Amino acid sequence: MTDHPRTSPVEASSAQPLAISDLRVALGGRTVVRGVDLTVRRGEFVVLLGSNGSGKSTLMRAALGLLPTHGGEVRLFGTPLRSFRDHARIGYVPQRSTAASGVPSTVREVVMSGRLARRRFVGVAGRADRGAVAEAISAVGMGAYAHAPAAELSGGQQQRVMIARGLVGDPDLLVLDEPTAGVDLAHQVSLATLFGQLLAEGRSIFMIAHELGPFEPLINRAVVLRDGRVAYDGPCSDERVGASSEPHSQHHPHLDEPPGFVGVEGTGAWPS
Ligand SMILES: Nc1ncnc2c1ncn2[C@@H]1O[C@H](COP(=O)(O)OP(=O)(O)OP(=O)(O)O)[C@@H](O)[C@H]1O
Repeated sequence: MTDHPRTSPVEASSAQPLAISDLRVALGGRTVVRGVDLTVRRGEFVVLLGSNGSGKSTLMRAALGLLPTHGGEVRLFGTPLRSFRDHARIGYVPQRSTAASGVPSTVREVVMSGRLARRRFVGVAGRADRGAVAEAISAVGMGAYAHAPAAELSGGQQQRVMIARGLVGDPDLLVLDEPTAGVDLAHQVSLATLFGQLLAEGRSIFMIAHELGPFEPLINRAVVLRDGRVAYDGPCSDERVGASSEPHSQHHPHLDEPPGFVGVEGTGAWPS
């Protein structure tokens, strides 16, 4: 990545939540993302589509600084990625397999871990933190399970807990990697309603999906990746979008994933 001067706070607050230009990423000596341009504007819902292995997760993780880049530029809220420190403005829901860690935690603890960037004092959860956690758990319909061990939940319930963890910091940009894998239709419909409220508040959503389902009416733009390149960027109504969204079959965890990789805060909160 090239160096850029820091953006002033005023510029940064009004800047686009995510601006990616000519991004290149290589993994294991192979170029996986090949010169991608992609922008998520304020209040926009952008969905990233493409077949298995097209580079979607790699692009998303590199855009958040979770993987090294090999060219191009990423700006978050106007600030170059390497100088970006305002992590509380971003809520990240990683792909389920990459979040596995085996740490035993209750639903409440998992969701509280998403609040760390907002906490003023490490180790002390204040009333606002506890309220935000309860609200996020309830927003994904998991209120009855707040004290349950997360490891004992179904896959779809665990996924909803991870969405609560992404929401709990009250982010301006919500970034989700296949958040609804395993989530039943009724809960997808509730999540779509919730996302509609976030968008109406001017928040932005960047989501990897294989099926658009109840989210489709909310989506401003679909970006289709093919072999690490943008093959389409435009409205969902285009036939190229239909051809790229398909039910996701068995997920294949990447064998050479770094062990213990868990996401933005590295909290290891996802139970196996
Ligand atoms: N750590 C890694 N080392 C080497 N290659 C990797 C690594 N992680 C992913 N890859 C490869 O990079 C390519 C893109 O993977 P990526 O996970 O970004 O695809 P994807 O579009 O998100 O796929 P899916 O829809 O299956 O989640 C694939 O060929 C994958 O095998």
